[in-house]
Amino acid sequence: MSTLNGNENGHQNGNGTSLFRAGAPSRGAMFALFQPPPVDAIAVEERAASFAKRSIKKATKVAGLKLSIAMMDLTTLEGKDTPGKVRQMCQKALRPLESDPSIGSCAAVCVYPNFVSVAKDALRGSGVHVASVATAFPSGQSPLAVKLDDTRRAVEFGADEIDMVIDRGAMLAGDYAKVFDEIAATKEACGQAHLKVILETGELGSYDVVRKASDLAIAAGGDFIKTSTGKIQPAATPPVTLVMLEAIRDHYYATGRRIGMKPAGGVRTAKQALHYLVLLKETLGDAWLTPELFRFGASALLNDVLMQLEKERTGNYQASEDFSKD
Ligand SMILES: O=C[C@H](O)COP(=O)(O)O
Repeated sequence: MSTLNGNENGHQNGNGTSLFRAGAPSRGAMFALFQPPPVDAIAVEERAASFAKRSIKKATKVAGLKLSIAMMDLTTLEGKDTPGKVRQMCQKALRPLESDPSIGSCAAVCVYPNFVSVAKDALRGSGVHVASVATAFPSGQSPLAVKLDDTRRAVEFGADEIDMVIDRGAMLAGDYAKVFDEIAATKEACGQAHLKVILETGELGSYDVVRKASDLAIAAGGDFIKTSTGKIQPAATPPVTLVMLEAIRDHYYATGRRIGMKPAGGVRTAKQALHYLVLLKETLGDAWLTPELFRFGASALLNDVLMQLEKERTGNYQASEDFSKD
């Protein structure tokens, strides 16, 4: 259990100074004492599965598919990424289907910090945001000063949104104050950029820890909570997303503040995307059915959504080669 004194915990910001007044309990240390409600795993899994069984009318399906494009953070996070690949992806995010201008842009592209300025140039004036992973993504296993520097640089390069990773080792060891204080420091380093906090739920081991990490990320200042990096399996799943949405709902009831949600990793089909939208609507209501509050983090979802939209329009499936690469 962490001490109530933040300075005794030794949690510091990137400048090496304590984040908190001497002698004052850190918010992170106080948060460590808070116990979220236990999660009933069977009930969560049954409820999440029940949303997949809903039948959706054609008009609603088409609207849902277009909304999922508008909510998409089109992502490339590979060691082999190049400026050319990022520019191509930006064109795809701007105009997903050349032949159909009625299909609007994605919400954002998500890239490594090295490609933020390339993406910013390609998207200038479009309203499509540039999100960048930072904080030593995907492991987060670097000193806090390095992670904060990573964040500040991505913002300087032009990132509108920062996707940070939490310290899963600290989370699992019960050092909640450390996790909290790192998120709070990263939020400060973001300045005007929005902060998405990646929990990497596939490493957290139980829904109870996912719930605790969700509450912690929200309390520490995250604008969004995000399931996964896409580098660890399992990544986003409907039950994990439901647990996180319930944390967002409870926070909204308690404070009136709306936090966003981003399932990411392994969301590849239009059917999955619609399932997530039903889960979202049923848990948080229509107010969250907006890119301001919900995103899909996905590298390969867009073409399947476009294929389904073409099928709804023409009655026929197009070959996947008919669509440019995501
Ligand atoms: O943040 C987004 C994820 O990295 C994308 O994962 P994915 O390649 O499984 O779609």
